[in-house]
Amino acid sequence: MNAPTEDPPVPQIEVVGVGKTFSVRTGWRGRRSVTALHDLSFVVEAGEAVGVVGGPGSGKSTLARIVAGQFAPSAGFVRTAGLLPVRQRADLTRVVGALLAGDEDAGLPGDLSLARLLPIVAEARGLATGEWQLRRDELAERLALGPHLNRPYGQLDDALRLRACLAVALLHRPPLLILDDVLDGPDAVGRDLIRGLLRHEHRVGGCTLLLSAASVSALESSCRRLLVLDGGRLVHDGPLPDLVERAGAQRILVIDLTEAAGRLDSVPNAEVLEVEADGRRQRLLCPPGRTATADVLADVADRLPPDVRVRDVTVLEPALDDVLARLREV
Ligand SMILES: Nc1ncnc2c1ncn2[C@@H]1O[C@H](COP(=O)(O)OP(=O)(O)OP(=O)(O)O)[C@@H](O)[C@H]1O
Repeated sequence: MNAPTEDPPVPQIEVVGVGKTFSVRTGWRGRRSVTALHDLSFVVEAGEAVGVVGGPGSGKSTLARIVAGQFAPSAGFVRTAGLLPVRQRADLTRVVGALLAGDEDAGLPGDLSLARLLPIVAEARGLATGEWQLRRDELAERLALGPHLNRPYGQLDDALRLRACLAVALLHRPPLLILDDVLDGPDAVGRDLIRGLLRHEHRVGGCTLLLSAASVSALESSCRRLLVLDGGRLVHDGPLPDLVERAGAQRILVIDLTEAAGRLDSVPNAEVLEVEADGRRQRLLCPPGRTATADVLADVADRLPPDVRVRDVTVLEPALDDVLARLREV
């Protein structure tokens, strides 16, 4: 007798040839079409952490809303957690945690505190009492919401509202999180707490992440794979270094030395841009294709006097706008 075979895991997100066009009013009677997404295709497997990045108006929010079932696509096919997002939206909300740009403003009833709201949410999602209370305590701790649980939502500032909405979205431990514009959030402390929580949900809880943000730096600590949108088109799907390489963009290595030293002009495949503090800090411009940090550092170390060592190195990635501009040229 054959042993029962396990079904392969269902991809968490399947986007096939998706387009989205809005009809926008112009003046009194006129209307014009705005195409927010053009023919997008990608798959996110269970357990992946994927970032969606692009400039203003590139289509990030529209994509998040389509995947979360708030908008139907104008063309193509989407399946989220094995479900049709618009048609099966009620089922989808049980397995997906979604927080989309602006939700924290429309958000929760202003006179209700999280302490009163969370039991209502827990009941609606069919969570057992002990289970959701433990989860509430965990989220309150990880998001530093403890002192604010009893404050009416309307009295919280923007940064706390965002974290409160996130606690609501995550209460049922959804295996898939779709978060739009959450990592560019208003305060640095909140951003670190949210990034820490997402890393934990992903690494320990095995949660699949689809996170969108306007900057690569907001995403790079959480997502190895990046989908880059430019004018509603998917122009890159892969790790950030591959994008930088493809675009032929240059990176800058900031090298801090333990002692003063001469210019590192003789390091191959690098150009000294700036020397500060008697040579203790030097900025090297590294062209694409020859930018392996370890190789450059080895060459630097070979050229230093015996009593000088590399104390620290920082890699400055090119700005997303520069990378996109170069990508349009190649
Ligand atoms: N509901 C809507 N009605 C009409 N046009 C819309 C609507 N939503 C988005 N758009 C248009 O679609 C395009 C993509 O917008 P979207 O909000 O998805 O981009 P985004 O990358 O999230 O931008 P941002 O970072 O500025 O939020 C823009 O031209 C926008 O004006």
